[in-house]
Amino acid sequence: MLVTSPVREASGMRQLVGEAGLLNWQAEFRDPALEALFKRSILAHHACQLRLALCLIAGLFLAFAAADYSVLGLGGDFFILLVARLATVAACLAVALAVWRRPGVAHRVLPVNLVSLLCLSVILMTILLRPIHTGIHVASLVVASMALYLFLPNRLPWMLAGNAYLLAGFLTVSLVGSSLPPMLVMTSLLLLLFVNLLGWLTILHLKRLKREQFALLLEERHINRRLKEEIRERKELEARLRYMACTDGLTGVANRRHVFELAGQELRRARRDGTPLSICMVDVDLFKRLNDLHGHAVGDMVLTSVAGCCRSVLRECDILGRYGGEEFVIVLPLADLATAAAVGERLRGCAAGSAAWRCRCWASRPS
Ligand SMILES: Nc1nc2c(ncn2[C@@H]2O[C@H](COP(=O)(O)OP(=O)(O)OP(=O)(O)O)[C@@H](O)[C@H]2O)c(=O)[nH]1
Repeated sequence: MLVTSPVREASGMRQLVGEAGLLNWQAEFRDPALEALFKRSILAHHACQLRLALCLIAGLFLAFAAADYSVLGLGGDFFILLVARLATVAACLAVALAVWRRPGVAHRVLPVNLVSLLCLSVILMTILLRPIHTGIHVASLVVASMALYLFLPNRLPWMLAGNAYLLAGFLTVSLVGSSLPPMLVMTSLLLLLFVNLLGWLTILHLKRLKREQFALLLEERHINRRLKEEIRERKELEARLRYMACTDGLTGVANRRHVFELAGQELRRARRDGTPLSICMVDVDLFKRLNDLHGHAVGDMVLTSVAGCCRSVLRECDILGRYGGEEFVIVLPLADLATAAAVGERLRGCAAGSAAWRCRCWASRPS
């Protein structure tokens, strides 16, 4: 039998994940069923995280309306931006509410992507309408980029698409809509590319760690289940062995060794308590002839039947065992000689009745 230690198996799993054998380029499990299981296991946490993020983003978008006002005053551009901001806030809160009611929405592609697209578009719109605050715009793009990586960790292709949209939008808005110096645009783009690289690597690392942990957890659960199964099987085997070691295979009563053990205990108890104890020997007469005449199979049947008779006339606390061959021993705690004689008589009657019944069955058999 091959014995593997749980620790070795767990470290084997860790190694497997470490070699990226289980993970694809998105640091997700190659096995779709395993990936789906992992996503189900983190759904509640992910939904909570997304809800918080959406509320935070809604608050930030609303707060930055004050900055719009301070730069643009109460002009047309301000109102255009305000409407865009309010629409974004409403979308964020609507999706947060939907996620709160049904956490499964957090893993749906459309709602979260639509909100992301709206947020990114409003940021780009702000750059277009307030072109003078380049530093703030670049900072807000960096924050938006990181937010995409952090809050949408399980949709890497969409995250990349969102960031590509942000970079392309920034480039277009900077070159077409505003008069930013090309050097500044280039530097900002480089910065954003670096932020993307950083975000990408960080998220890959995080995803990998989480899945590694999950794989180990699964492996540990599997090993625990197997250990429990093994313990149960061993206990069953032990019980079977104990039964076999104490029981006579033919009649099911205690075997000679076990009946001596039990009788010894009862004898000591009777001596200690000063109570009577009787021991009866049961011997089937002419058993050898019965065997010779009818065969051992019939002899076995008779022995089983005698054991059944003994059981039927004894109390729960009495001890019955097979002494050997066609001899049985009965230990009767708290029984004096008269009681033992009565039990013996009952047993003889039962055995005679049973034998007569069997003979009748035998005689009425079709030949
Ligand atoms: N069928 C069967 N026979 C057994 C078993 N164990 C022992 N025997 C047989 O039981 C017989 C016992 O013979 P004896 O000790 O002479 O017993 P008996 O023929 O009843 O003689 P008495 O006790 O003097 O009347 C032997 O023939 C054994 O082979 C068993 O498990 N099954």
